[in-house]
Amino acid sequence: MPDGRIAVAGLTKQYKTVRAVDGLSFEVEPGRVTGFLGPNGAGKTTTLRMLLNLVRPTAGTATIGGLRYADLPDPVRTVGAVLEASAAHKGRSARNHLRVICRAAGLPDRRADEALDMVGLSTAANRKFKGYSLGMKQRLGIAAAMIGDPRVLILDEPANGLDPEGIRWMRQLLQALAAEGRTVLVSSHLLSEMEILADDVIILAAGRLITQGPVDTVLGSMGGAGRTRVRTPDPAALTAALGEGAKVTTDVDGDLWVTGPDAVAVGEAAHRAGVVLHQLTTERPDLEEVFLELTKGKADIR
Ligand SMILES: Nc1ncnc2c1ncn2[C@@H]1O[C@H](COP(=O)(O)OP(=O)(O)OP(=O)(O)O)[C@@H](O)[C@H]1O
Repeated sequence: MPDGRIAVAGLTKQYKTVRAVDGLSFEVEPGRVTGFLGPNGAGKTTTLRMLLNLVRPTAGTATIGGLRYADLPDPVRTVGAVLEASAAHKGRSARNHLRVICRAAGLPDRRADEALDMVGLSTAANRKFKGYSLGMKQRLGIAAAMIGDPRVLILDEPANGLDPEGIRWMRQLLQALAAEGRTVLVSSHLLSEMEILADDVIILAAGRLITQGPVDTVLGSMGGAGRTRVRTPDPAALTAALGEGAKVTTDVDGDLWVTGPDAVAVGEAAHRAGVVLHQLTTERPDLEEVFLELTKGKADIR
């Protein structure tokens, strides 16, 4: 049984006039949720489709546990994927839809009920698909992907159509699946969602890798954008204590925003100068800012 590591190396897809994916290389580790991020047209879907053998690469390789999808001995038990909100026969119930998939994959019927239970659709199991909301279709898509209990899960924009409660549910499910040791690769343009969902991020633009790594490291690499918010009854003394290396601005509430020294350095400088602090908080740059900064100007290369 191959392990769940995804490896993409030199992956390229040239359509007639568009180079959708351009020499892309990255790895995705088991036991973590990895966010696959990029602006519209960055090449996310094309990359996922190449991983799943739905699009033939022009060059390079995409493997799961060291094997191309086409060479996996038991793909249904290795990889589950949701590429778009699930399509099913309109008049068929969710349970029957999943049973058809079970039979085609040589799995016992009970897997259909287990998968429905996992995505919270048990009570709707006998309802016809045509009455399903988009959120229910997303859940059914995940149930179908999980039917073979795969160690790798690949989802293209799974939060589409989900309400806030559905998004929270999705986050908890994906994090729990990763905690079981599975590989979870999720594409999204919902950057704020990725910041709380993902352990690692892979950011691409115009078919090329921009950066990859743990969310915290990617954010840390943009550390210059981080700021410290300080509330003090003596702003002038604190500003003087921070010296020339710090850039200090004051907002309408009278709070100081410090860039340059981090919160530890600000606190120590205040202590040395005998300045009282009422509040000291680090404001991390959010992924949205990092993402815009990193992909700026690259989205329209093609
Ligand atoms: N079958 C195709 N034929 C020609 N061009 C294509 C084809 N599929 C995708 N493209 C082009 O390749 C580029 C990458 O598209 P892709 O759908 O992979 O991006 P994406 O990052 O998933 O974007 P989105 O967030 O909008 O879904 C786009 O310019 C798209 O128009």
